[in-house]
Amino acid sequence: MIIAITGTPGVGKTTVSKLLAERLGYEYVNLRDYALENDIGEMKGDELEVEVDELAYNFERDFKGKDVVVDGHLSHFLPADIVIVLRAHPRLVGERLTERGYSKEKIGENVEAELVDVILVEALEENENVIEVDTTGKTPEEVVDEILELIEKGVKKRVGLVDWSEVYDEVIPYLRL
Ligand SMILES: Nc1ncnc2c1ncn2[C@@H]1O[C@H](COP(=O)(O)OP(=O)(O)OP(=O)(O)O)[C@@H](O)[C@H]1O
Repeated sequence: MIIAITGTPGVGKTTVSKLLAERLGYEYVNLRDYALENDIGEMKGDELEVEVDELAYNFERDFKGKDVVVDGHLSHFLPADIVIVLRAHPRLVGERLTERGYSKEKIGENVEAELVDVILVEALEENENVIEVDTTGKTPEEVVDEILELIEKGVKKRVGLVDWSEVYDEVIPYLRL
């Protein structure tokens, strides 16, 4: 089974994906590393720009039928059996990306994306099986337990959990207004 873990940068995809892969005994794939290793896309400054169709085509050829957890903010464009969209309070996204030394522009862009559900909406356009998981206030282990329980129960779709419009006031300092 191909499990795609997606979400805004800083929500915790890498941490959760590695742990989930370990718990399931699945291969872990970082999508950015996969693209770089396979010469897919082009570096523009610090950013890797990829053609999602090319990425999906190559990924399907290499991983179809395998058990893999694929981690990346473009993983919902892959032919996955299930897409897990991790969510986190936009303030946490802002704090984590500030700690990583991202520019104000990049932090604002990502906090805004989390606030208005950009990745969730994209994922729903791409795949029928989308599960949203709110990581706020949970440990990575708790998030993985929640994902495993949903998969074991055969849940294929669960969305509409978070509404960050309620916390808009708390993240104004991060926004590009
Ligand atoms: N419940 C949680 N789930 C995942 N990460 C968490 C959680 N709580 C705290 N964290 C912390 O948040 C940070 C998330 O970083 P991580 O690199 O996993 O995010 P990411 O979404 O993969 O980011 P990027 O897309 O930029 O690589 C880590 O320092 C992790 O320890």
